[in-house]
Amino acid sequence: MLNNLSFPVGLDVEWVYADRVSIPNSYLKNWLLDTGSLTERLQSMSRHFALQKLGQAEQMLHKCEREWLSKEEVSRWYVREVVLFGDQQPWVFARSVIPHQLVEGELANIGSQPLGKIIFNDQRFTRSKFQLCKIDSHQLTSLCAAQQHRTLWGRRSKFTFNDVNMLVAEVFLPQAPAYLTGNTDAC
Ligand SMILES: C=C(O[C@@H]1C=C(C(=O)O)C=C[C@H]1O)C(=O)O
Repeated sequence: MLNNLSFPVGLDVEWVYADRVSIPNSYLKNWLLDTGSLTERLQSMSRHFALQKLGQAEQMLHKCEREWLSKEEVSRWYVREVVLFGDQQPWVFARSVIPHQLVEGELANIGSQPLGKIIFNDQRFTRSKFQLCKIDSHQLTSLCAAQQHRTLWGRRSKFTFNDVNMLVAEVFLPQAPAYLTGNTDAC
């Protein structure tokens, strides 16, 4: 687990639709555009999977989040941030923006269970196309050690449930298996 992390960590970055991004290798592309549960894929690649919830509370949204949710009739938004671990290594930082209707409804009491456990087992949740981000690990200093300096890739999508939308953003941290093949810095 990671200690001394303040909530929210935040992820105020630039997002671009995946079909407008040059991804350096097919292995990373497969991870970024995988439409299945990321939790399940990480569980299949580790002997021990863990989720550390950094926090979940009503928060102000980033501009990059408000812009994608602009037409929503939602009065209160919750931000949920977690880190997903495989065999004690931090692999993914996830930040989700969830309307109060879902926090008080389908996602009530989710706690430290993975969101995917509910989302991918209820066909009423539909997923949008992916947007991608490419950031420097220095933008997530609380999650990345200085010696792990590298380009990090992330993805986000919009899940819709009965006309209510939520955003799920995931950044692959330096030790994530998504970087095991190909040099993502050469781009
Ligand atoms: C959406 C999924 O849920 C995962 C778990 C999350 C959470 O519990 O906050 C957030 C994003 C995902 O990494 C998934 O498994 O694909």
